[in-house]
Amino acid sequence: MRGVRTRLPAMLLVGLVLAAVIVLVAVAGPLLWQARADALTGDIRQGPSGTHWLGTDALGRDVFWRTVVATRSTIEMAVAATAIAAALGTFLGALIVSAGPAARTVGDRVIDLLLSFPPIIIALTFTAILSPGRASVVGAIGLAFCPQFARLTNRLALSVQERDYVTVARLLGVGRFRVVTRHVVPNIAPPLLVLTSVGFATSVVTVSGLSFLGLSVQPPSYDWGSLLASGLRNLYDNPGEAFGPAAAILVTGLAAGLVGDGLVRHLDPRGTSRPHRAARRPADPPTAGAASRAGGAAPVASVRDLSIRRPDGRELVHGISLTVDAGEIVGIVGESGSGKSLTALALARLLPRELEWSAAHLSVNGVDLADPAKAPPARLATELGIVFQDPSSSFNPALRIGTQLTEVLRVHAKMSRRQAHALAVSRLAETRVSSPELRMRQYPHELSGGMRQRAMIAAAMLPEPKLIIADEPTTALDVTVQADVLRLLKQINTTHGTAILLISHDIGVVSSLCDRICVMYAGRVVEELSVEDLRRRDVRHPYTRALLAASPDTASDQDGARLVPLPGRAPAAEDQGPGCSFAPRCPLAVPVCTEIVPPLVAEPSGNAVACHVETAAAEVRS
Ligand SMILES: Nc1ncnc2c1ncn2[C@@H]1O[C@H](COP(=O)(O)OP(=O)(O)OP(=O)(O)O)[C@@H](O)[C@H]1O
Repeated sequence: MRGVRTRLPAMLLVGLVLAAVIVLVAVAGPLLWQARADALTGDIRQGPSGTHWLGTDALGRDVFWRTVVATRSTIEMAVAATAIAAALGTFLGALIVSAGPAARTVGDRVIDLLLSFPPIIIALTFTAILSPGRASVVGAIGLAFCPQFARLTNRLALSVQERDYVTVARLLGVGRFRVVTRHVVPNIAPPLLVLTSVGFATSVVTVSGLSFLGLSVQPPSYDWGSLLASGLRNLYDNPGEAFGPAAAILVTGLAAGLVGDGLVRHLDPRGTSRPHRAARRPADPPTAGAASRAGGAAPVASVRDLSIRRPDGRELVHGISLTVDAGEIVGIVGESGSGKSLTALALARLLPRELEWSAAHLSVNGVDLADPAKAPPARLATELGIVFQDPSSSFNPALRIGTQLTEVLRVHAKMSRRQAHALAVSRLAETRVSSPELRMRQYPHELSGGMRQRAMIAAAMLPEPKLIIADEPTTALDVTVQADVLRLLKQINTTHGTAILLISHDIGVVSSLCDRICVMYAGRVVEELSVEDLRRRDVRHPYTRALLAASPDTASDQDGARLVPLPGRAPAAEDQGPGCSFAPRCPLAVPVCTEIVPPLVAEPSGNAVACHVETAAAEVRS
């Protein structure tokens, strides 16, 4: 059992004791006290006394024992109704999440519509249609409450599915069912548990309400609702007759609430949070079992003519091409929305389902990604590691670090638990995560942000991939930790020969780490150049120049240079005109720039630029 505290919180303890008493009474009541409850004493409508603690009803039957015996009927119906609502609602919610966009929209609207009616109205309508009785009340309440479960499951599953750790699991080729059971369910279980407890409490009230109206159990059977109805008729003769079932309903609802809330606090590993320890200076890494730098001429990643489109046909990425050679660090840099992440996601075959893509060629280490038959997820998982921007969402918060690190080795490398553990510990040590054995037992929230990101890099390194895609790996980190993470990536590249595709909006970051840089703007590569040229500020495209001038790292390289912000913003897909997308912000733009998209022209140096003005100037120079 994960993350369970040994001491139960007082609230949960009280709830459990109350629930246990109610269950015991429900089970034992009809067996032990049915005769007492049904006995006609002859003392009609008596008030509370030593003999009859809650008095007697119109036929002289003891109200206390009737309330006790009625517990089973009420609880049985409430449990059955809650189970139907939870099972059906969760199933429907999951179905809607996994459906296509059109079916999802229809499903969402239907749930919205059902949620706009109070559940009691829906339950009343169904009961009226189905004719009064226990079964119809249970079915009606189950149906009435299932939209609430469907909505919660839908919302929670959607948010969890967008988390980086689910994306990583998909990259690792973890099957759909395993993703749901390991990553989605544990993270949506606590809120569903609360809703189940609230749903049960509400079911008790609704079951009793429908019974009160005479739509549920029929005489001679009885439950708390029917007892309450007869009690209210005799309120002035014996208030105890109404008080008994009313108190029973109240206490049961209270117990359900306490148990649900208490369980959530108790089971949620984040609830065990201790104050974060300050990130300790990482220990020196042990000498890595260094693999020699990979060689060979074939690129590790190759993208040719990649286009990515929205469902409405608008292009987000326009036929870009790039390669990453073995052991090389290539940076993709550009402002937000330039298509960097989509390009990287296409390489990992993790593009959102609604986007369409096409490419003349797309491969990682020879694995043809355009052909799913030739690129099974398990194969891709060992060729490619991925590190996301936000270390807090990269790990599943409900699982220990060790469980998550060893999963890939056990699933893909078929390693034993012990072997996988040993390798994961050594990778954590290599990525300078202090006390790796302890970290393996901890939950993600117990690690500092920088340590989590180093652990994520360790996770990406586990299957010894040929390529790591690092998508803004330092953006969410403190400045002090950023340099540390960049150094770590460089170290991995040097010792393992792992190629790295680094995505960043910060030209200073890419110039400090990369060998080659692709500058992207509005879904196109506008310049490709070596880091030496970038550091010398020997750049061609006005956009690259503008990025350099706007970056504190690169602008200050030049004596006397001042930061020059780049005015305006990159156009959205629907605002792009027929020519160069940068033309409206470009100080060099000439009429042709607004009419024709400039092609990416290779230069003898190996660099390339997509700019009419620069290409014309180069022709004049030569
Ligand atoms: N699922 C999607 N549906 C529609 N448009 C999308 C989707 N994902 C991304 N886009 C759009 O595609 C364009 C490129 O997005 P992308 O995330 O690749 O940019 P980016 O350069 O990585 O920017 P950032 O640094 O902000 O992540 C943006 O305009 C974005 O709004």
